[in-house]
Amino acid sequence: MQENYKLRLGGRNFTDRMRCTAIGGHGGSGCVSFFRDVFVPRGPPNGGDGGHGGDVWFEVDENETSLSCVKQRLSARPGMNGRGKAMHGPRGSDLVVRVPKGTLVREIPLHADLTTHGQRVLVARGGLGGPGNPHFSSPTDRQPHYALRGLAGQTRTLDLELKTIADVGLVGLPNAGKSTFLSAVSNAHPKIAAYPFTTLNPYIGTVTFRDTHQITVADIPGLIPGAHRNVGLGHSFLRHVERSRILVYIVDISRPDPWNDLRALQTELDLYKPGLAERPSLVVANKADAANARENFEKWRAMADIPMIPVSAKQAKNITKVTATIRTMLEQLK
Ligand SMILES: Nc1nc2c(ncn2[C@@H]2O[C@H](COP(=O)(O)OP(=O)(O)OP(=O)(O)O)[C@@H](O)[C@H]2O)c(=O)[nH]1
Ligand SMILES: [Mg+2]
Repeated sequence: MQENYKLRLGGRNFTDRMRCTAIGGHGGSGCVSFFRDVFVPRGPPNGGDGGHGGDVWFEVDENETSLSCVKQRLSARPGMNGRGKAMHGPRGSDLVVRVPKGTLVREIPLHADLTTHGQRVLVARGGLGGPGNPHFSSPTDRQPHYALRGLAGQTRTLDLELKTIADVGLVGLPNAGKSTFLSAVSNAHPKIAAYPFTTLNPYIGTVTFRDTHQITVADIPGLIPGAHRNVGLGHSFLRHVERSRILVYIVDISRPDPWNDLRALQTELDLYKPGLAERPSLVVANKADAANARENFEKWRAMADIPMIPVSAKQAKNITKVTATIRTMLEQLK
């Protein structure tokens, strides 16, 4: 029952794909005005220029994890009109939108991959401000009675997609203990429960080693056979482990024939993106504290061709062995 409810809710407060419109600020208009003083009835033109409209930027903020904070309409401020006495209109202020690391911004022909903290991309330029009438003064016309209007800013419709960037991606069947593992190794406190599809949104934890070295680990919803046909939560959330350098399969070793579970997971990964299952990987044989775990593990290890580590995530047993192995693997990849 609870499972159905959560499935229907579908992780509403988490957004990893969206479309938005970025609109640069309108440029301010140039001004027509003339210098006036006693005894100077026909002074030179002195209308100020309009200010340029503000630009719209995207900037990576590593503290953001979802696109839900991005508004659908993103408008920068307009530039002010020029005024008399050569007063130029101020430039409209820019709009800087903070987006999570791993955001892809697409619009033909724009394609930006925002992957590092502080990285910026200009998505909509503000309109130019109109020049004031002094620009049109010439020997034949010292009193131009015209100036130019400011131009409209750019408007662009953008497709945003978040593909989380973490060093390690956790992949497993529902209930295998992925979230329990993440909370045992990292600072994260994901929701853990004994029913499938507890995790609905990707979640990132940071593992801090004693020498302050850090690695990031992404926990995603459970994957089930047929996910590519949209069974369970589907497999679109695999985009959040697509960019991980290492895959860690969390397998419940107390289940009958756990090696079949691994094969099912690898099949789904390959159906999502061919070659994904060839990523450097490791099996965490979880629930090693359970009854028939030892027997299963020995049987599997005899035929396995992938590194395996028995672990009890719940009792935090053998956890440091896994984190140390992951760290060595990552260092070898560099
Ligand atoms: N006995 C035992 N139980 C465990 C262990 N690790 C996790 N569990 C239990 O397994 C259940 C599922 O754990 P979760 O961490 O929520 O599993 P998950 O893989 O994140 O599940 P989803 O988010 O639904 O895909 C919980 O009841 C945990 O207490 C373990 O090492 N030993
Ligand atoms: Mg979970």
